[in-house]
Amino acid sequence: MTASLTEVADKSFDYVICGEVTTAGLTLAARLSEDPDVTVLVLEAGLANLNDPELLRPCSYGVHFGQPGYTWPHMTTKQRHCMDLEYAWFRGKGLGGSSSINFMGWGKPPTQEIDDIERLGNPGWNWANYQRFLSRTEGFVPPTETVKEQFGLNVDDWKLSINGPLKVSFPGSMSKENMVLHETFLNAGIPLAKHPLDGDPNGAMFGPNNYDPITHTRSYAATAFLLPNMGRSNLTVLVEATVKRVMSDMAENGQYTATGVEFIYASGSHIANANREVIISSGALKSPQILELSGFGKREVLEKISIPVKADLPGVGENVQEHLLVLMNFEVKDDADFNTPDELRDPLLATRHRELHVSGLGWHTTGIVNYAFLPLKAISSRADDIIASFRDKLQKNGWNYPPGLLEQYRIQLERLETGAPELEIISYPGISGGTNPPEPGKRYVTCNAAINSCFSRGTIHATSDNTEEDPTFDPHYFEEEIDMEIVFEFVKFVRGLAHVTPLKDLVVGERNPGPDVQTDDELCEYIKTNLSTVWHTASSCSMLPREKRGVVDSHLKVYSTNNLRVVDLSILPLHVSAHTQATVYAIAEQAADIIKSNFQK
Ligand SMILES: Cc1cc2nc3c(=O)[nH]c(=O)nc-3n(C[C@H](O)[C@H](O)[C@H](O)COP(=O)(O)OP(=O)(O)OC[C@H]3O[C@@H](n4cnc5c(N)ncnc54)[C@H](O)[C@@H]3O)c2cc1C
Repeated sequence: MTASLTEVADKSFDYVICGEVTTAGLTLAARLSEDPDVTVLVLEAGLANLNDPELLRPCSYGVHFGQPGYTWPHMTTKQRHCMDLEYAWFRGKGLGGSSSINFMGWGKPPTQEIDDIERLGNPGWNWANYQRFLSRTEGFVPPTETVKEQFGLNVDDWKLSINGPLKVSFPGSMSKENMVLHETFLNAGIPLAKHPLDGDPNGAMFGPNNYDPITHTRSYAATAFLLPNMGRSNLTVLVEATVKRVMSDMAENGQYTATGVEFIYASGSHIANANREVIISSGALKSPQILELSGFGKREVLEKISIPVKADLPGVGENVQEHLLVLMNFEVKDDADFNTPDELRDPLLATRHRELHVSGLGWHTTGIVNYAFLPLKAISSRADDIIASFRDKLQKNGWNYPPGLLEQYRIQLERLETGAPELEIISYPGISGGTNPPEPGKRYVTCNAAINSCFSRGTIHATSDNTEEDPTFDPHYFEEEIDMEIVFEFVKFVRGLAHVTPLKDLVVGERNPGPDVQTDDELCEYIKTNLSTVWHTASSCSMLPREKRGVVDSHLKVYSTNNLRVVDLSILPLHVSAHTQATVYAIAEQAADIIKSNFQK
């Protein structure tokens, strides 16, 4: 049971976690409330949605989009370098945040990319700690010997923790179709990833999911961290409570001390007091807005919306980084022995598969498992020219970039130079979308091209003092031309997979982009009209030294404050080449450790 308003309004708690019943927030709440002597309040804007089969059922990609009970309907602003198009940036709303509706892939970045966080000025944020903290969350359930043998899974080498509460496993049904995709990658010259979840994801791999292999359901922040701890009398969770701002007073040391938060519940404004700390965990899209409405942000932004400036922090809502994906798929021959979930487009079969799921059978026991991570140099003869041209631009215009950004760019260029796997193919049986829609009765196979290291930097800023009004989400897609050059090269490479066996023998041809897309101009237009976020937006409250436009220090404390922290993906200073949920759990676990040790002194 979640709490009622009377249990929260005007009451005091040691820790108030805002906007979180997100991936990071619930993890943190569970860890802090392990100490029975402290009280923890979690305020979440969405519904509880606990034990809801619509969330628990795997292979339900995107079905929650547009449903206000499950997702925020965020949209970007018109993108100047993308034909003025706007893009959907849906996010999970409710207990568990985006972990309640995400696509369940479990992956980890390359070692060096986590070590780069420390290199940027954040002591303690390195690969050794990442692994140590994530091992508290991760509860890997190894596959059976048959599955190991069938798919060549050397999981014994993977160093995954088996003790954490979040179930990580291969889905109940791994099929021969998955093997076809994997073999196609290998035959295309992509090496086998030797340590896919142990710091070296370069190559083709089968990736596990946050999947409970006993119940065949989604394992996420709510099942792992909230449900097992609902009985704790020191943990209070209020849903449908939208945090507006953090209240703070100037302390004797000249810094601000957070005293509580103001939140909206049933159209009324209420207050919850914090004895020790306020922690903002509203995700990369909303955390900057809460900071700005609280008086912590870029002076011009705050003045425009008449918010008194407590601390001028020009990094709030800046340095926003994206993973981009281009939708690509092929049509399967009518007589091919290749099953796909395209049949779920038939309402009768969809009902049948929902029924089958209850018995641990059917499409809802599958997941996305086929990935390949590749360096630019492996897929394009133009790689050196692309890198040299951007390096040249930095030499000429470097002074033009905000403080700290050049250092990030140098690291990104170094990654491209040294063959870091910044490109990713996300592949699965079935169609994902594209200009040419699926035809009834046809089957498809998807090979989306994703770019995990973009140079363009976006912004997210509040445009009014109303917390229920979205801030402007402006990713500045393709503002840096190098991003389009890399995407373009990669899309051409992925198109070539249709000519590689065994995929070649199974498909009639390309469905998207499709045969009408031939010239470079046509391909660029296709890319812009079929571009998607990978839902991994990060870095809007970057953890960096203050002079490099940092928002939080390496203890995740907002600059100029004594006890206000941000704990979610917004603090990641430089994006990593991996799906992001594992990194969010690692951030939350490390944050819990930092906060606990702060009060043990
Ligand atoms: C569609 C989709 C698919 C994805 N697929 C994958 C995948 O397969 N693998 C992977 O690793 N990652 C995936 N991700 C990314 C991953 O799920 C996220 O990076 C991660 O969950 C983000 O966690 P977070 O804690 O930073 O934010 P979130 O989990 O987004 O949490 C933010 C929370 O804050 C709440 N909130 C916002 N504003 C307020 C407010 N003012 N007051 C109160 N509450 C507020 C929201 O309702 C939400 O619950 C996906 C994400 C999406 C959206």
